[in-house]
Amino acid sequence: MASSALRMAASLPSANRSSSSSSSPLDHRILPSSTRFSSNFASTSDGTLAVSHTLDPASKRNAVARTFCSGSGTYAFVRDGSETHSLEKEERIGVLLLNLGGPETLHDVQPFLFNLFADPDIIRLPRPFRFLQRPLAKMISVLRAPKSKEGYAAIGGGSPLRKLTDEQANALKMALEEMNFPVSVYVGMRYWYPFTEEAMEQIKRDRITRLVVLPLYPHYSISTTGSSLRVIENVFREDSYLSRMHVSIIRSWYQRDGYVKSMADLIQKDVEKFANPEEVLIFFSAHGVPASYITAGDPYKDQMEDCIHLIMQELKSRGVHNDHMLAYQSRVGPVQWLKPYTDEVLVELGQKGVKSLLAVPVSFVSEHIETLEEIDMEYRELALESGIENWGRVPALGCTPSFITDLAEAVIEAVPSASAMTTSIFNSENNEDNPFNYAIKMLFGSILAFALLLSQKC
Ligand SMILES: C=CC1=C(C)c2cc3[nH]c(cc4nc(cc5[nH]c(cc1n2)c(C)c5CCC(=O)O)C(CCC(=O)O)=C4C)c(C)c3C=C
Ligand SMILES: [Fe+2]
Repeated sequence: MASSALRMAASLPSANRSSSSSSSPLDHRILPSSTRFSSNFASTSDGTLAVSHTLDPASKRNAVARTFCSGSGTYAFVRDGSETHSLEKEERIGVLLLNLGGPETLHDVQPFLFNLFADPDIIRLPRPFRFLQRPLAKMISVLRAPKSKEGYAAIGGGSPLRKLTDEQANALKMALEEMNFPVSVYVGMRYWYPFTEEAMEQIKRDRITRLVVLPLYPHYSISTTGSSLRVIENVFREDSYLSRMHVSIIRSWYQRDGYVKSMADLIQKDVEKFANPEEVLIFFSAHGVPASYITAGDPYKDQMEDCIHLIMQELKSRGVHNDHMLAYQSRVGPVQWLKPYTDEVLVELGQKGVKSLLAVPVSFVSEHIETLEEIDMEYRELALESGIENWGRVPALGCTPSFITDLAEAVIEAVPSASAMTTSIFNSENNEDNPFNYAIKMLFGSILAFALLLSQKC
């Protein structure tokens, strides 16, 4: 898939290949310091600096990392409790933001869909049939392209994802600079420019020594974060420089206080805009995955439910006691996806007499086709037709300052735990060692593929 994506990319002259949001490589020093930590450090024979910190127990939660300035530069940090980190004196720190990518023009839609359906984490064929992956992806993408193009045409002729992700990358870089923690931030998209492979090339050219991988998906799914990690793993495995790099992966972060509070802020603000705020149903709409993914061990559903619980708890602590619901949107093809389905629930709610509804997109942190077209146009119309009179939609987090600050803190916390690459760093949820999970994935992956191919809905 990695090479197919690049081949596809090579055939499209209009695309801009740049993947780094920073202009020059960095030359940092990581120096120990002490504030609320007791820190001991000593030079070692191999030129690294061994740092042993003990964290003040009172500040453990969400205070697991701190940055410090020193006369000659920057920083010391620590994770939980008492740990020893061996930090090189000269470090170049990079942050790789992973995202899905989206077609920038209508012309890009079919090749973008090809990349998506050629991904074995989206459609998984049994090994003897893997040779069919690309022809199948080609057929499905050609069949689906007209419907997808209509959607992208309705939001201005392309996906805003690249621009919005670049804005988040810049905001994150600035937030980290303000915390005296300068880094290079890179954007790596899974299915369109700038591809993850290109970002990795740039990271190598910049001689980054420590990398924090931060998927812009709050929740882990095999189909999103898992798929991007598989690409990175393949690139790392084949490159001697990269395979020695120290890497830390933030697999999911929906449970972070900063994210939960930022979501609660947006929801509370929009609930209060309604004429009768107390009667508003808070309606979380998450991107679905095929139900078979959950059977195969995808933690996405559990994480989503946990996330909604945390956000509602936060709202309750602020005196917001509205009813809420979670449903799943954006299913593709006729196989069963996570239920309940957003479109069906909206009709039922209208019929049951719900009058005011606030839609909250929750699986993704920037606006995209499924917020701008599916929710704002299709679902809004459906809800109003079904009897819901007052409709609202919470914006995606985008560059909300409290959210970006929290991402920056997550990065700082992750740096000390970076370690040299091993396969196990990547794919614990993806592993195919469990024959039961593997068999289920194979079976349902194939069913999804052929259902998509045969479906009129494509
Ligand atoms: C957490 C987010 C997402 C999950 C999980 C996810 C799974 C998933 N998606 C498809 C098929 C398609 N997704 C499409 C677009 C799309 N998907 C996400 C996010 C998740 N997908 C986003 C943010 C976007 C929009 C990108 C943009 O351009 O703005 C599309 C293309 C659009 C369309 O035709 O509807 C398809 C197709 C599957 C099959 C899947 C899980 C197996
Ligand atoms: Fe999707």
